Amino acid sequence: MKQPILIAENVGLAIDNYTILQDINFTVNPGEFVGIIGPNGAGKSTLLKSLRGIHSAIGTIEIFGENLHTLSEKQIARKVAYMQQEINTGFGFSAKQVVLAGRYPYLEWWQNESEEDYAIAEKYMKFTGVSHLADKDINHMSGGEKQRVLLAKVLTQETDLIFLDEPTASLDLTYQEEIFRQCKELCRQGKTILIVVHDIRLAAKFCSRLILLNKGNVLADGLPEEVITTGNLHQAYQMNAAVFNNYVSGLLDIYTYHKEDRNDSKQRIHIISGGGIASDLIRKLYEQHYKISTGVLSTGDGDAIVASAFKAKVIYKEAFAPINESSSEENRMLIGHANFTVLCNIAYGINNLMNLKDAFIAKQLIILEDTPIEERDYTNGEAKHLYDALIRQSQVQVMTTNEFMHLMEQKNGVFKSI
Ligand SMILES: Nc1ncnc2c1ncn2[C@@H]1O[C@H](COP(=O)(O)OP(=O)(O)OP(=O)(O)O)[C@@H](O)[C@H]1O
Repeated sequence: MKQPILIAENVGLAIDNYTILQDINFTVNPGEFVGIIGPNGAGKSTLLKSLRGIHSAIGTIEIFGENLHTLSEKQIARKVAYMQQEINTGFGFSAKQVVLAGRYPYLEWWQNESEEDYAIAEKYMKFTGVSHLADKDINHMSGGEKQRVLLAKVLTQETDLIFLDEPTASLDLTYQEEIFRQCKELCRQGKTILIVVHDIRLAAKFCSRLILLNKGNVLADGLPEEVITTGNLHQAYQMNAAVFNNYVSGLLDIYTYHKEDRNDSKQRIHIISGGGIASDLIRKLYEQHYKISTGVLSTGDGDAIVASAFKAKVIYKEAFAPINESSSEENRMLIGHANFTVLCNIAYGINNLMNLKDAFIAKQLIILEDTPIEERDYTNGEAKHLYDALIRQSQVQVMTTNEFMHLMEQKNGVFKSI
């Protein structure tokens, strides 16, 4: 079994009687790429500084099996490289000189850098894409260039444990990804990296593990999908967010929204749709906190993907197969429980005709009609026959999708108005 490279036990820190960190407990194993996330002021930078020995935290911190407090500054610098958030690089130093400073923990005061030190510095300048800036004054560089030079310096320290405090803060999109990709590669080679990061998607995409800090405590610690949850995001960031697997990228994604206080929220809405026609509608209803169910939808249908992303109940059928009796029964049960059912402007074939039959039992039915039924009927008139009968029911209100969306945007919503 791997020995932990870093252990934090009951770590806490107060400055001027103000508690910044408390009861922090975790261990990090070699090769882990740990993203430290959390809202502004959560204590992320202070935690890294404490783990690096810059702040004297209470509790126990062990690196490579040794108590941090027993190690000298130089001993720590040979074990941990640390890139802090705000760095004063001094005046008149070239990028190469700054990067070479990463070798100081290995040099005595009378020694100059060796050929090997230069080769190591050049290797990491190449790695972070700043070789061409070697002779340029660091203070004459852009924020992004400077950050990549400082990352090269940290890597030049050649430690197995690396702490990075927002190293991608002023980088453009390409370099943000590039730095994360390089870090992941370094971890694959055996290094261990703790990185403070604000971009949750980036962290979830690249980090093997996330630690979510909130008000100086660890709120969650685990795999990205265990840490990035609707509940955790709400607790830490007071953010309304749906967390889902992005269908296109296959990656964990977040959709944030503003919660409106509406007096018709919490009602049950059942949506009969298909072919991705109701994605916008499902998202808007979710934002307004309705309890949504959908059905009967083919597996892989765009509406089913959106509905499951927004935690709606979905009744499925096999793609290209008719709705079977058990799916239809479940559909009718949800329609029966719903305060309102919305029948979208879908086309009908023999595979989904049962949806139209099921709609008859709705207590309140809103039919969205953008195109005449004749143009959507692929059942030789059977769908039109049912649809015409349905429309005559007293519990039915017909409107276009646009009219419905417009009504929903109004303060009291459409569901009070019928
Ligand atoms: N030296 C200090 N003296 C007093 N308070 C401090 C000190 N350093 C940090 N703090 C306070 O501790 C809290 C946590 O700060 P920290 O910089 O660790 O947060 P953070 O999670 O890194 O925030 P951000 O995302 O904004 O960078 C903040 O309220 C900050 O004001």
